[in-house]
Amino acid sequence: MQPFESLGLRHDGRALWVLDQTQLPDAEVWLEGSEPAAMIALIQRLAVRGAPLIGVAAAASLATFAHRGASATEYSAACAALRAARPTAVNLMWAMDRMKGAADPVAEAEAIFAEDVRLCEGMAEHGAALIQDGEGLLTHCNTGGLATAGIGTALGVIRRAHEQGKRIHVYADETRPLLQGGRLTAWELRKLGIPSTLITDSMAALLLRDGKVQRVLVGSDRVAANGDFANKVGTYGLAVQARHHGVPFHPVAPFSTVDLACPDGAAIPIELRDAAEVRGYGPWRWAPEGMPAWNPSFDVTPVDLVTSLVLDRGVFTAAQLRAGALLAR
Ligand SMILES: CSC[C@H]1O[C@H](OP(=O)(O)O)[C@H](O)[C@@H]1O
Repeated sequence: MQPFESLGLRHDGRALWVLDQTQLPDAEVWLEGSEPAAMIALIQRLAVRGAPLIGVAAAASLATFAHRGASATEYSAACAALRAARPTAVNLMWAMDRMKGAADPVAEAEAIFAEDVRLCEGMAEHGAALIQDGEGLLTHCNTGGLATAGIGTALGVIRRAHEQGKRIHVYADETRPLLQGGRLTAWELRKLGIPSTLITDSMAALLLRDGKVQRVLVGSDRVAANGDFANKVGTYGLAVQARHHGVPFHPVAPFSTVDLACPDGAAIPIELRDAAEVRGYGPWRWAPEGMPAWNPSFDVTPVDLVTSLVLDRGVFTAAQLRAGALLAR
């Protein structure tokens, strides 16, 4: 395989490596994900995460497996197992369905990687045009280079606006329970030198009330045909708060996150994760041992709360989405 590299994924021509996102921001540890079974475990514990990246990483692992001589039966089984690693981000199924029928798995995985890089550029250009000089921006979870093969989705838009010289200030939700915002988005924003402030998820409404935020930009794990979308839990509440305060709200996604087989948000499967992730984090636990906890990893935001969806191929208003714009593309 030709070597390739993104912020959180790299192939040295022999083996596939992932930056273990559970150890950021304090340690940058690269783990091998060449074997599909290893990659599945890395995806399921969010060492590798982010809708676009898990599709790209799964494809690269499967291609490496094929390149190392896997039989057709082994390849097919690994493809199915990778496809089922997490249920919500449709990018994983999109990538595995492309790999399943690939005549040349290595070339297909390289094409999937290159396509994600290109789609990130498209989102960045279309989305940055929405951002005005001087705006306060609010984002949720992590949607940057760590979540894609390119510069990111929502955070890629923010990065491009910054690179264009727009004087923005970013407020990053820490994003309970796994703290992708506090750990990963904060790490990326500091590396990029973008003026930013970390907040707890519960503080977002105050910023919106006090006029500190002029625009909300979030990622997506699956966009239904009518424009409803799933994203990290807490997104729906943010959309309600933004609408209450009259603040524009934009999901940002590559078209590989659009699932036209999903008619609306009710059809999007939502991953339920271990209750222990709510009771504490890593070595710490603050809730009573065994305390029942509910841990949906995503929620669904209805298209009616969307100002416009930023795709790699353009910006679509809620009215356009409800009218079937995604189906026409
Ligand atoms: C580039 S959008 C990434 C999307 O995926 C995240 O979920 P997770 O951290 O569980 O993989 C979150 O929903 C982001 O918006």
